[in-house]
Amino acid sequence: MSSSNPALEPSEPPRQHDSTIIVDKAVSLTLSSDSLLIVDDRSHHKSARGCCAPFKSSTQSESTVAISLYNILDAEINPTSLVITYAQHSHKDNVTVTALRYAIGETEKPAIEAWMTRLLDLAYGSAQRRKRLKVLINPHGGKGNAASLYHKYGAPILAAARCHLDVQTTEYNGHAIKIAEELDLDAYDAVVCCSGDGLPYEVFNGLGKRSNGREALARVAVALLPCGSGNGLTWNCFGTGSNSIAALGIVKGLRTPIDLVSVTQKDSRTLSFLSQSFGIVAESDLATEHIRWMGAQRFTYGFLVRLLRRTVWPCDLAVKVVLDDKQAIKEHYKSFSLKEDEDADSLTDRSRIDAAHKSPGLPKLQFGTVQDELPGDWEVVSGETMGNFYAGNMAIMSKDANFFPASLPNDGLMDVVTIDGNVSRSTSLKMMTEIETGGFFDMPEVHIRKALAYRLVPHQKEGYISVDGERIPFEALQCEVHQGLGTVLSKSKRVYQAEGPK
Ligand SMILES: Nc1ncnc2c1ncn2[C@@H]1O[C@H](COP(=O)(O)OP(=O)(O)OP(=O)(O)O)[C@@H](O)[C@H]1O
Repeated sequence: MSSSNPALEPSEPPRQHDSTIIVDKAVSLTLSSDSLLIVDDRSHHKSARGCCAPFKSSTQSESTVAISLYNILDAEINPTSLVITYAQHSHKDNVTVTALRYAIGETEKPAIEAWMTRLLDLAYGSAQRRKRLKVLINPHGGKGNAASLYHKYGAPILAAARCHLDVQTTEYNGHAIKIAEELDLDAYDAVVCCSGDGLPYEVFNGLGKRSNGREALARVAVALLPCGSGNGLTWNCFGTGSNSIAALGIVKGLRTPIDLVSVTQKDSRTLSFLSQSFGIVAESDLATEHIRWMGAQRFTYGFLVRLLRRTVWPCDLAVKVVLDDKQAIKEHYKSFSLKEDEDADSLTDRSRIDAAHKSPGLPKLQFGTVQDELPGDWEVVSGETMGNFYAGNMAIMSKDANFFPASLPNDGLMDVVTIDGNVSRSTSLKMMTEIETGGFFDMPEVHIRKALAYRLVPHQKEGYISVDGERIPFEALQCEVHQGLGTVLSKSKRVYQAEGPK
């Protein structure tokens, strides 16, 4: 019978803790919940490692290094050594591949193998390893340097993580739609676009055009290695505009369902993943193509020019509103983003694919199209002096433009913002700065609704309507949201990498 006093227990032989192994005689490698701690007690440690690391403290004969498990890409045992590869921050906006090599003896191998399995389990969590990626490069995306950005920054990280890469350059406008439409769903886990947001827009639409569109959108994730000027998809999913950090995000990305919006005009139906705009934002984006050389600044420039003119864009607007009180929207955001029990989530891969098997095409339009009669319970919003109509599926539209802070990946709602065109210039300018500082949401001139659908009918003959940054015909449109129809790779399944409403 065992004693209740631990001091009187028969002592067990000392056992090396599972989390720690000793390699190269004097280097201890310890796993914590979020990092790999390396204590190197070799007098020759500097030349032996041949690298430096994010955090290091050292004395004459010992150095300690901590590497975030998120940054660990791979590990392997070859005949004489253990090799660990990770993405090391080389400066604020970049990570590069670095390898650690430690000599190991034959007898140590079984213990080291078990430790290595644990390292990779912790480093990847529920993220899929060695993803099979269809990489699409738009040679004309952004400033036209997508191929060199990919080969210099993205590819080395993906390769070091042993992703399977099948790279294709898009050859003409709309090519990505065709590629996605014909993609072998069994061969790829994700399509990675090296472009701006235009190529992901095409990929979602190509997947959606298939007879099994719903299944294709549930099975194949879409990701962006940022090579354009806005790169909204990367900012929302990984919180960065850096190509190499986004590549690490893709390696560690969780399959995340996202809401997609059906946009109908006359007889057409397209899918939008990011936003739809009419008024100042659409023009700032689309009417400034001629100053593309400015990069992201062209948007700000276009915005300011139109702001100073105080233009209005009259329209009829009706919205199927779910929440229109800012406090209620904040509470909705908070409760949704704090949900933890993923098993209770109805949007699991299994449930989405099962639903797709039952009904393989795109979901039916719950509210009909723009050609049908307007449903009686929609809120009619005065649009005579519309300055800015902006509907968002994701929070961040481009760097520092967290336009829809309350937007969530899969709450089944879109965020509709309207701003009157007659607000003073000084208030409009203040709005611009408040977007960056997070005060925009609470400004009284900014009307925000969480909605299921809306219809917008422009009054003028000519102008700009933008869907995910792409121009669509300037005519009546109706949009409705489909909960969790698409899939992205993302850091969090619950929230975008944006500051929520305060
Ligand atoms: N080889 C090609 N020749 C011409 N157009 C192409 C080619 N490949 C892709 N495209 C078109 O480029 C557009 C998308 O570009 P991309 O995704 O890079 O966004 P972007 O508009 O350049 O981004 P941003 O506005 O953020 O700079 C799509 O309309 C697509 O059809």
